[in-house]
Amino acid sequence: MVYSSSLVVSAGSSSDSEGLCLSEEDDDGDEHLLGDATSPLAEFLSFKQEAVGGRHKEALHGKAMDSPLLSVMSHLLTFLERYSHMQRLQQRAQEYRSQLRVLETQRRKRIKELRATYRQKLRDKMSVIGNLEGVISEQQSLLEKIQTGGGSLYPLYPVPVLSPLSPHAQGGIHQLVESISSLQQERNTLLDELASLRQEVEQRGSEKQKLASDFQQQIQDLKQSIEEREDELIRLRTETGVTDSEKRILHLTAENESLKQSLSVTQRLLQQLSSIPSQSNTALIKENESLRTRVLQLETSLHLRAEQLSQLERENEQTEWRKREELRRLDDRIQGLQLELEKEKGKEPEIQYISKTVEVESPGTLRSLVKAEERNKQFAEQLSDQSKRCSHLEEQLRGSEEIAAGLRHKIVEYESEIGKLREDLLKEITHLEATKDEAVKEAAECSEQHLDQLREQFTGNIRVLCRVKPVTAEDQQEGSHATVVTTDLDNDSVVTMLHKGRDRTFELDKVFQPQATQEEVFQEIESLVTSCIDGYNVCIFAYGQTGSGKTYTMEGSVENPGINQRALKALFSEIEDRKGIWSYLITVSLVEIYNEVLRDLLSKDPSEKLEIKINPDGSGQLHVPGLRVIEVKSFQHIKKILALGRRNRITHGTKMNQHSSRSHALLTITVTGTDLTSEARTTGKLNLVDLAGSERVWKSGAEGDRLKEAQNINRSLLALGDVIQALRAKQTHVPFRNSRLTYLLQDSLGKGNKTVMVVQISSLESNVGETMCSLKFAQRVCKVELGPASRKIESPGSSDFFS
Ligand SMILES: Nc1ncnc2c1ncn2[C@@H]1O[C@H](COP(=O)(O)OP(=O)(O)OP(=O)(O)O)[C@@H](O)[C@H]1O
Repeated sequence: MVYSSSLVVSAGSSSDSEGLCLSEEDDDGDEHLLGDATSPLAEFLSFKQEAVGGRHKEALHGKAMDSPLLSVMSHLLTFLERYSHMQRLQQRAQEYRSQLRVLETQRRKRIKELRATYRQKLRDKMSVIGNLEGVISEQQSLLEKIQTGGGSLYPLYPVPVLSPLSPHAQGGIHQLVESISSLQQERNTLLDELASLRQEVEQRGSEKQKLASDFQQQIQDLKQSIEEREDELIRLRTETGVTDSEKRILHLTAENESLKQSLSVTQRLLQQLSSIPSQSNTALIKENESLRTRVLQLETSLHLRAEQLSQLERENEQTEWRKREELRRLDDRIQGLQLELEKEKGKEPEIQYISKTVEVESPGTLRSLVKAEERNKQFAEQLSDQSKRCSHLEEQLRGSEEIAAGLRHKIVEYESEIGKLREDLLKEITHLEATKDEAVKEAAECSEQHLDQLREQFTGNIRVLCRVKPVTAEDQQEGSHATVVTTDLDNDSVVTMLHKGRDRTFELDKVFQPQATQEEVFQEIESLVTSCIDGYNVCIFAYGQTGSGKTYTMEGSVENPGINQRALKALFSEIEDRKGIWSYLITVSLVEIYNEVLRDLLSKDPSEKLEIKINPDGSGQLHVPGLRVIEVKSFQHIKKILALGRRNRITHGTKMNQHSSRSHALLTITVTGTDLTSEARTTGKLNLVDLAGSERVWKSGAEGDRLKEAQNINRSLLALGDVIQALRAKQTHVPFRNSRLTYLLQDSLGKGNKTVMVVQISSLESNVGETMCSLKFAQRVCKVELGPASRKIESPGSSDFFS
């Protein structure tokens, strides 16, 4: 018993101790405090109280104070503080880990989305490639056919043929091949990117594993550190060997053990977390919560222990002070006794008797002196022991501090590593996102480009050309000839008109200058016209107000013929080129629609009304019973036929145009080709339509029959507009039957046909309203898509012959 008797605890300090919590579970239970006899701390405190009662008695025995306990306590306090700090750091690490997990989840989600987008893009591209490959294989089979000499489409060319396909078709195939190879390259690039993404994901996984093993290592270190502390405590316990101190140390050891267990629980949880990456976020969050709660509990417990220890420290300080006081008193007493002894020694014996008395008294004093010296020696030894212990504990403390510093350093390193990893991860994610966005954008742009090209190559949009009528001598005679329409020499697809004080610009497929010749206009549509030889249906119609030049463009004059004559001339020229390989039959019919009545302009009796019916052959094609279809033998022949038609066409004078044609004129040229080798047949139809004037009724100043004419014209043009509108909206029902005109044009305006509309406009200011209407109509038509042009070709023996 070294120091128990020296514990002096005041009533106040004792009651202060009552506020201490004894275990983790006693956070709120005040009633469990001092009264809980089973608690080690309660035992300790009750021991102290007992010690208060017997302190004087103990003091008399002169028991030495025990400063090592103080050091142990202080040492423990420091350790617990550090441990608590370490716990906080661990908590922060846990938070970082959860943040990392969230980021990782987000990144995975993002990668998943990107993959899905890529897969969709790839699927789209694959389907485009599939389409293209189909077209190529079709082209290639045709090419092979031509090269092997069997089933040539162009039998008029001598064999061997160096370039059996037209340059346009070859260019198309070349473009297609290039498109496919670029698409395939793109697909490969995307696949590479996907592979690299997978690699990155794997790399992230291994990094995460590494991080987890680092955490494990950290925990292992902490565990080791705790074990060291434990050993230290055992050693201290052995050194002190005091019963109450032992109790206290045992208690602290038990606490330490519980902390250790908590740590191992945390460690196990961390292991679980790292070994089950696919665990749901909710479970992880729950576990995080429970861990956080556990850490909080441990923190509270540690805080209480710290308070308890500080209380003990205070008590120890008091005890130490009292011991010092006692020691000082003993020293004073020894000194007093020594002085007294010296004084006695210094006295001369006055008489023999007195000397004897001194001799009698001297042994007692000497004994006292010896006793005092012995005690003094004991105290000195005890002091030297204490100093040794102190220095030993100081060394231990230094060692602990070093370990703690090492741990702190490790934690800092670990935190910075986490921060760095997080930054790297964020950078990586940003970089990946940027790369993916760029790739997706590029892919989208590329797809758009290809789609545009394909659309251009394979769809039969209605092409809209605009021809501006020059100001003629007639116009100048009529008065004001101010113009409001301007064209752009550098951009042949825009036309601008001044309307109500502001410029309105329209973008069409082609705008002809007023001075454009008939030849220039025809060149623009020549390839389309001749494509009907290969089995395509083509429709060219002129639209515009009265006097804007529709008839001029379609028919022209004898000296300067228009599209009709030039088209037939071009057809005959092309047929001539294919002579000997293909044989062709060209037939024409010419009708007019006047007041919704269909008449045959080539008939001997043009007043006879004709009806439009479905062909009884079951082909579903339209059929006009009684219509005269003339086989054209030569170009000269067609000239005569057209002249007959022109004569029969009803013309009436109006305010707007002295020789206005008030009807729609439809010239239909049917070209049937037969391959002389394979006997395959193609049928193409070329419809050339000169529409009646589109001016508004009020402006034409029409009355009576003229008013009825104008109304019918407007009605049929309105029906044409409705048909175009329906085609544009891709409606399943297109109202072709709403007028004779649209009904007749059904097989030329519908899906799979090639259509050109020449919008005729006047540049005169006086016609500004009509010009505006015509251009608006043209702009609407421009957006109509008829789908890929289809060709009418039949193998020999097929009964589905296009008539
Ligand atoms: N590009 C042009 N160059 C020279 N003269 C032209 C041109 N376009 C039209 N004209 C002349 O303008 C006049 C009216 O032209 P045209 O008869 O072709 O008009 P239109 O639109 O067919 O009229 P309508 O609807 O009444 O039949 C004619 O005398 C024609 O020669």
